[in-house]
Amino acid sequence: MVSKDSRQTEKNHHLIQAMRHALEGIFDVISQERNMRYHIAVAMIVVILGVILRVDRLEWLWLLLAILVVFSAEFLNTVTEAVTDLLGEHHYDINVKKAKDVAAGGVLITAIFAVLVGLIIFLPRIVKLLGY
Ligand SMILES: Nc1ncnc2c1ncn2[C@@H]1O[C@H](COP(=O)(O)OP(=O)(O)OP(=O)(O)O)[C@@H](O)[C@H]1O
Repeated sequence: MVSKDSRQTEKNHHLIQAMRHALEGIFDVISQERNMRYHIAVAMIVVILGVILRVDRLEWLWLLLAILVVFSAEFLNTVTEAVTDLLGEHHYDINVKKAKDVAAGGVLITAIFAVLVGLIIFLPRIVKLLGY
């Protein structure tokens, strides 16, 4: 998404402008990062499962937290890629490798956390539903 003031380099002048840029950032991550679209698809499946399997209020908080940390890590990963590509998109740089690998590691850790939360909440219900 390219706004009228997409070449702005000074600070935002008002809240609406700041919000618009924040929304542009969200739209960019969703439209340009395939992994973000996977995360959104999984989050939607989790929410549908949560409704079908009637998870309770506390479990919803854990599920929403898990979704939020994965999304946040993917946003930071995207920031890291954009900034490091400024330094060395077309040539090998050990610091670019480190930054990208660490950011990707952060996404992996949060994804593992989310899978564990999902298993802890959904597995007992699914096992019960299957009659074991
Ligand atoms: N300029 C570079 N210098 C050194 N290593 C790089 C560089 N660019 C990429 N790499 C290495 O290649 C890996 C993949 O880079 P890439 O930019 O595709 O990140 P990615 O996390 O796979 O991207 P995406 O999240 O979009 O799938 C990085 O984790 C890093 O190890």
